[in-house]
Amino acid sequence: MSKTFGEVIALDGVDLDVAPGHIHGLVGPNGAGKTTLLGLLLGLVVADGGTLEMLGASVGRAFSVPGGVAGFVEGPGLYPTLTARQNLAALASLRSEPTARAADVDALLDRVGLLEVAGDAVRGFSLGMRQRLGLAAALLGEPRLLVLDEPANGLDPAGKRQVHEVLAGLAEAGTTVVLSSHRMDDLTALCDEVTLLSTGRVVFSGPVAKLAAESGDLDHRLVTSDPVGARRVVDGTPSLSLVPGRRAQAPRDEQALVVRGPEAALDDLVGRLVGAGIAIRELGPVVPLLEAAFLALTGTDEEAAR
Ligand SMILES: Nc1ncnc2c1ncn2[C@@H]1O[C@H](COP(=O)(O)OP(=O)(O)OP(=O)(O)O)[C@@H](O)[C@H]1O
Repeated sequence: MSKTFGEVIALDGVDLDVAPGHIHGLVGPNGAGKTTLLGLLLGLVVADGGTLEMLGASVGRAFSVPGGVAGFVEGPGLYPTLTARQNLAALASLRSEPTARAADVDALLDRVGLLEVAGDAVRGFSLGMRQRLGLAAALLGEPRLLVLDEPANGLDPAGKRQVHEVLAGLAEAGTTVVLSSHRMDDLTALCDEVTLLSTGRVVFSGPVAKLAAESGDLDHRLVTSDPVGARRVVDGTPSLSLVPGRRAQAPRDEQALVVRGPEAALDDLVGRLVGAGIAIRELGPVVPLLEAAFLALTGTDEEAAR
């Protein structure tokens, strides 16, 4: 699918294939096209080119989607002066949803952890509470495809776990979920597959584990009892190099070296350091594996290194 806004190519021949009952994550730098793609799935954006099939139905060039699709982009649309409970009841009746009964509304609020504040006006809600209410609103019609833009945005760890549980439960029951996130750890915890977008193009699509395997040689932070000696040992280890000028993760840590090379060379290095009587205090990736893959594939690696 393709979509341009004037001169800006938001989506450039993007191919997205999501299996029923799967949780699929969209990830990419700011402006990569994630929201535009989610907007297409929700019928808020119309593609310029390509074809879109959802829940077995073909979607034409119109602001519409098949029944059974729900979600939100750029934060849920809520009525600030109404309570959480009134918001869900109002949305249910507007959409003529079958689950408009008060008991169903309260069950949904309970599911997303908002039952205690069901009688409070949404105007006083935090970002995380709004996100959770948005999720509850999307679940009113028991969707078969749920489309969520940054659903974990603004959530505290407990709220995040709750949302993760709700989404995992939905997927287990057969609902397909497509969501965007900037957080690789969230995607790892939640998604079966991810699509990595960069300036409107797919640079990776597949299981999260496969993404990690694409990261190639990783920069590792090395802290030892003898930085000068360790530097010599690194220089003498085949396939390994010191990364000059690259800052290690912890600031003010002058003793840390950053080394780059394949896993086998790092294993070799450990043996050599021990053989030279140098104690290894720390050896680990400068950035987590998935984040490194993200940075490498989206071309933001050098930027992150500065
Ligand atoms: N309605 C619009 N009018 C003009 N340009 C737009 C519009 N919507 C999106 N764009 C442009 O399309 C590109 C993709 O934007 P999009 O919001 O889809 O990215 P994103 O990956 O969701 O970014 P973010 O992570 O910042 O939310 C950007 O260059 C953006 O400026």
